[in-house]
Amino acid sequence: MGATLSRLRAVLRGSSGAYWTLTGLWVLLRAGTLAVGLLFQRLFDGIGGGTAAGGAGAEGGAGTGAGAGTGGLIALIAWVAAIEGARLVLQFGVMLSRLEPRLQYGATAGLRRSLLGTALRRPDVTARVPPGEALRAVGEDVEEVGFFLAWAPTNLAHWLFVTASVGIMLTVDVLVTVALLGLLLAVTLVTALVHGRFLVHRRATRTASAHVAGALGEAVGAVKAVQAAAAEDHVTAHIGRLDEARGRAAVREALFAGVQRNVIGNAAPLGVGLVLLLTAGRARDSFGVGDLALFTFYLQILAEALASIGILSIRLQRVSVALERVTAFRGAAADTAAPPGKPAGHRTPPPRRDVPRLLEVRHLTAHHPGTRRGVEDAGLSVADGTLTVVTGGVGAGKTTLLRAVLGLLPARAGGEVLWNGEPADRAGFLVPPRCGYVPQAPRLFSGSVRENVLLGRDDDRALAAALRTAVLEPDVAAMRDGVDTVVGPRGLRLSGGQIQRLAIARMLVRRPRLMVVDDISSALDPETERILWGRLLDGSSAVLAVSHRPAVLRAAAQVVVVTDGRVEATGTLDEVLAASAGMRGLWATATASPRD
Ligand SMILES: Nc1ncnc2c1ncn2[C@@H]1O[C@H](COP(=O)(O)OP(=O)(O)OP(=O)(O)O)[C@@H](O)[C@H]1O
Repeated sequence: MGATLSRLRAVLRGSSGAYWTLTGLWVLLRAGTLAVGLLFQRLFDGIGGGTAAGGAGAEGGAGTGAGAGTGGLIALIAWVAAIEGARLVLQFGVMLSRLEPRLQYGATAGLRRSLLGTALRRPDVTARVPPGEALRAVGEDVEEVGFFLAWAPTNLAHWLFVTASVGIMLTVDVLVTVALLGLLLAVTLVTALVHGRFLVHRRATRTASAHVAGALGEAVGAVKAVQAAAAEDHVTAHIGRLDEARGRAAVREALFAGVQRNVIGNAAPLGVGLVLLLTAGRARDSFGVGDLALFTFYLQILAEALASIGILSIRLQRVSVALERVTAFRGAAADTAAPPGKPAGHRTPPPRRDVPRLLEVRHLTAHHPGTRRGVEDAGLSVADGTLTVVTGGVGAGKTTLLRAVLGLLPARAGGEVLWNGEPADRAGFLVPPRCGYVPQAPRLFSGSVRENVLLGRDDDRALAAALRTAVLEPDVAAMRDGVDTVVGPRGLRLSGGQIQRLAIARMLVRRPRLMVVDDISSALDPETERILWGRLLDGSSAVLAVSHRPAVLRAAAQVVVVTDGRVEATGTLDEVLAASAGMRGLWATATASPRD
């Protein structure tokens, strides 16, 4: 509980003024409700001729209501109208339309920004936290926290209103008040139970909806594969089953939401019935029409306030679980934020200052999460302005090595990645302008070519230069809207080669000192590839590339041969050919290909 409150305080930082203003306004609003109840009591006593002889409120009513005559009654009505008018303006014009949304969406936006910032600064976090959990923390959990922060300010007002209104009602009639409290507490209990079930079903509906959306997304994304496998019926039936499950979950959610609404909504009429039943013989005697008006008016808000208090513990439980997950997500990032440490008892030689190395990797071990597969004790170095090519057989671990070097895979303590001889905090370090990375299957956004290359920058000259170097200029010139052509979801309207060159242009625009490219040859025709390499290798940046193309291997200052997740040989092409039988086999295959 203490941890939850301090986490909530941390989320509120920056908007605590709005929070306490809202709390104060809710208290003011409920004080107005109390006052209107008392005014109603006097008004109706006045209209009824001040017949109530019961509690203190009724006695007061006789003095100012019945005794005041028509002028007094009009004054009372004017007071009620003024208070209710002010309440409407305050509640709808300020609280519900401004303060609550500012609190809720301000907190969710702030929390989401900080979580996304963490994930983007520490991409290795995504490797540690399963994608489902990460999405839940950034989506549902953040929303739960935002909702709670906007809802919580009503609670203090509810408690104060319940205490004060019950106190006033007790002074009118103890028996009726106690009986009403009994009824309302039963309603509160039922509401709490129903609310708990409603939340369970709401979560089930969301999960089921996510499954349907996911399946639809996959089916649309893999239309060709589905057609090729003649699996249309199977996929349709699968989505149909998921849709039915969502339908069932949604019906249960709606049912419990309806029951909850009805239980709270019927509490007040039930209460009025109970009051009438208990005071039937005593009306106009000890329980006057003014008292009935007071009880009736308070009952509605009392039922809502008690129901809200009833669900407080459930809401608190949920928000504390949500905050725990959000904190765990952040914690995973913090755990990996420290630069890679040294293994116990392992002494790393000092960086060699004699040979200027832009990047130096030593004893790097990294596995794919939950597996023993990855790279073991790998080492490599890249000199400024030169080409280093990582090569090896299919599945040898080339991509894994690049990802481990870039810090995109959680590495075991003990490895070292040095940038200009200094330790690099890898995940947040090897990014532009130091380092750019084009993976084997680059991701594009559904915006235009310009947006995908510039990603928020405003530099048309850099855009034109990058498109030229990436050999994308002729393609863009042939597009209907040029650089403003929209590439479609994930670049679906572009060919594989265009996607790769667009990703290269995105990297070039940031002018990194080291360009890391993973097998960009696969989707390019030989001529385009030749021109592209010619431009990339102009000596202005160092390049670390995965490739098995003879032309690229010949151009390399250094070749790193990877076998079974280990660096088997490093050196010039001639040196690795002499040192590694595996490399000789790969070379023979590559040079036998008609393309080379
Ligand atoms: N996300 C992953 N989770 C678990 N294992 C993985 C994952 N990605 C790759 N692997 C495994 O790690 C090993 C190395 O894969 P990697 O993709 O690094 O090889 P590669 O040499 O780049 O292959 P290719 O030539 O096909 O591009 C393989 O056994 C592969 O199955």
